[in-house]
Amino acid sequence: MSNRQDDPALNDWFKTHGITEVECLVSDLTGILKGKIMPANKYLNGGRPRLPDSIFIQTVTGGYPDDEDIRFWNPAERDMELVPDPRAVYPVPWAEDPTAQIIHDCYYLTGEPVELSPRHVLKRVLDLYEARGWQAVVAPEVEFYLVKTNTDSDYPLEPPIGRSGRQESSRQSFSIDAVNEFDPLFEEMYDYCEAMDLDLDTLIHEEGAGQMEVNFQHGDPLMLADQVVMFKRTLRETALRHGMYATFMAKPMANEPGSSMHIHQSLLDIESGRNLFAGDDDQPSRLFHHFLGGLQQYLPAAMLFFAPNVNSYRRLMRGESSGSAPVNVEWGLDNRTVGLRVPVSSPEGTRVENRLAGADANPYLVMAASLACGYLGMLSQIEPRPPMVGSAWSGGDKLPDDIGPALNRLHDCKPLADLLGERFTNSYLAVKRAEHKAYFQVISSWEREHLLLRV
Ligand SMILES: NC(=O)CC[C@H](N)C(=O)O
Repeated sequence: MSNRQDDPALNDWFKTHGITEVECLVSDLTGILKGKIMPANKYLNGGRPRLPDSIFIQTVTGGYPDDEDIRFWNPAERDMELVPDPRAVYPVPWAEDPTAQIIHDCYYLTGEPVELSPRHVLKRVLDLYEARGWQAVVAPEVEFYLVKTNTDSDYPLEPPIGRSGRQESSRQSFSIDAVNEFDPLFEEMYDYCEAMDLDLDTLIHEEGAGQMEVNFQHGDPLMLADQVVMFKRTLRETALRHGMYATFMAKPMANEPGSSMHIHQSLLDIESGRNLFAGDDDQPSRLFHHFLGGLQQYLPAAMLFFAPNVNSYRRLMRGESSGSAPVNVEWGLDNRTVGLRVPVSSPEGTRVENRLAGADANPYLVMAASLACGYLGMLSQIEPRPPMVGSAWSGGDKLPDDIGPALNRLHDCKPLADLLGERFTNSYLAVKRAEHKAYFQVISSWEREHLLLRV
């Protein structure tokens, strides 16, 4: 465990930025940031923030799973200590008092890491790569919607009003002027991201009304998962300051496409820095094919990490408003109708884009699960099916199309549970089962409309 008092760099950074307060952050299983605020001087003088480990098994509704196993192993909450990662220290650019936001790892007071922490799960997978001399590289792309503020959950969301005073009424795919409608918001977003050193690459208007996408520069998965959670927080805050909501729901509006979190993945040899997915003769390597084979075999079982909410599966339904959301795990060269797109690139740029995840997913778990599936493929030398040419919408190996089947698939996949951690996987399943149950207990207006007086 690192000792903050021995970290002169952190002390210096606090001094340079005149930090007076610290937000100590941890992502829970659902991707929600939990944490504590502390005075900076107390933090630097050995004040070690603590939280109970039960924060990890909270559902998005704030409740806990009614699950015997979880009650059994967690009869009382265990305290854990939050240890900062010096690579995940950011200023809070919108705070009035100079404030730091720091992502932490969690350790029990006895010293062992808390295996329920999604950041720990990703580190666990990355360690397996490192042990083989491999460094995984990722580049996330995150879509989101700007919408009018809305405090009535029974009322559908509406596209936002831009600088011109007009509401985005139809899809403005790729229109620069439509992005400019929100210039003041995006300028502030870029300023904040720059202050935080978030490596944003491009911003583009996506297919939906008020839907945008940002791309991140490629790099280390742990750092990029940190950046995605920080970005989501930053954008939500920026939008609020401009009188709008930014939402990362997978399918916020029935008649508009959903929002994804695509992850480009490649593999470096740690020693030489060479891309191991590039083979001889300008062809992708055997290892690349085995990585693809692993994704094809295991992604359906890992779907609960890519589509973690009931709402996530609405994004993946075929139809008018589905945009280019994938419905299978076929692969193809520059083919956007498959779950696994291999972009056209130079040999050094050989990579696969996993297009399954929604923007609502937890980036630590998306990266951990995707890399775990590829790892299993490389270990067992799994051959992928032949690539798809042309539209794959109606064919291919189907993915779970609802949260119930996704829960069952993960529950039945021992190799993934072994890789990600058994206690973690069981807790994740329990949390997601509890959310599914809570959702199922709500009687919707659709049911009242169509069933009340008819059946
Ligand atoms: N840029 C795209 O390919 C669109 C992706 C689509 N919005 C999805 O949800 O998957």
